[in-house]
Amino acid sequence: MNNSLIIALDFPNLEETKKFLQPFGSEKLFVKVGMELFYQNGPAMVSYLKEQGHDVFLDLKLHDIPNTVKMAMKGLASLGADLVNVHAAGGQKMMEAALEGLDAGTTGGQKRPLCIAVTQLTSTTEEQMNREQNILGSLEDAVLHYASLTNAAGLDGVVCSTHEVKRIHETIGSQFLTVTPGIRNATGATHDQARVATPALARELGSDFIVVGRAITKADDPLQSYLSMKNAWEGISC
Ligand SMILES: O=c1ccn([C@@H]2O[C@H](COP(=O)(O)O)[C@@H](O)[C@H]2O)c(=O)[nH]1
Repeated sequence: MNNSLIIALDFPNLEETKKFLQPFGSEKLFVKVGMELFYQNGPAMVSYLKEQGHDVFLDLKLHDIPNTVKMAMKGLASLGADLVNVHAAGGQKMMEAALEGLDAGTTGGQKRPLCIAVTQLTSTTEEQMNREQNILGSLEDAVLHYASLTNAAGLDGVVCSTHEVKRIHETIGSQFLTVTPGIRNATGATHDQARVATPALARELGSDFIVVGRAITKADDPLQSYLSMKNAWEGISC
């Protein structure tokens, strides 16, 4: 992988995305294409980013019956993304089907994309989870339960918040990937995120990848913001 700081390219179209990437020059990035961009520009977006030498996390969070997820993943595997995901709430059979689809769609000398599962969205609080999803107990326990289910299904890791990483690694093992959105500067706005952390805290708690969107894409100087977050994440003091 180029980089373990993933920039969330939450833009409406290819034009805006290119405008954002222009100041980064030849820097090889790890970028995330989510629903906003994919639903507008689809597979062409992934091909374009791969042609530029970037690693791509295709964050479509699949959640459907096993056969539908399997066939969708078979198609997505051919796009060349490096990382894809599903919702762990879809269940173990659905996650196993996702892997079967990826294996079936990975052809020639291609490498199967890594596949991870969303545990509890980083915008969810414990109180909200208890009340709205009727999952009682602590949010950390619920995340750990989904992480264990994801591991049992054979996936490569999970999306969680930085605050659950330590327990996941202690319980499942350090090889199990933790990809953590909700990353902010200490003084940055949290927006709609509930479980946030700075890049330095994510490093301290052992996140494998951090996902940063608005703290970079909406900054006055996105390149500067990226470089300062990357330094904090890599433990380089300026
Ligand atoms: O639990 C999750 C899963 C995915 N995301 C995605 O990450 C980025 C975060 O963007 P910010 O602007 O840094 O808040 C966004 O694309 C989400 O869809 C997440 O935040 N939490």
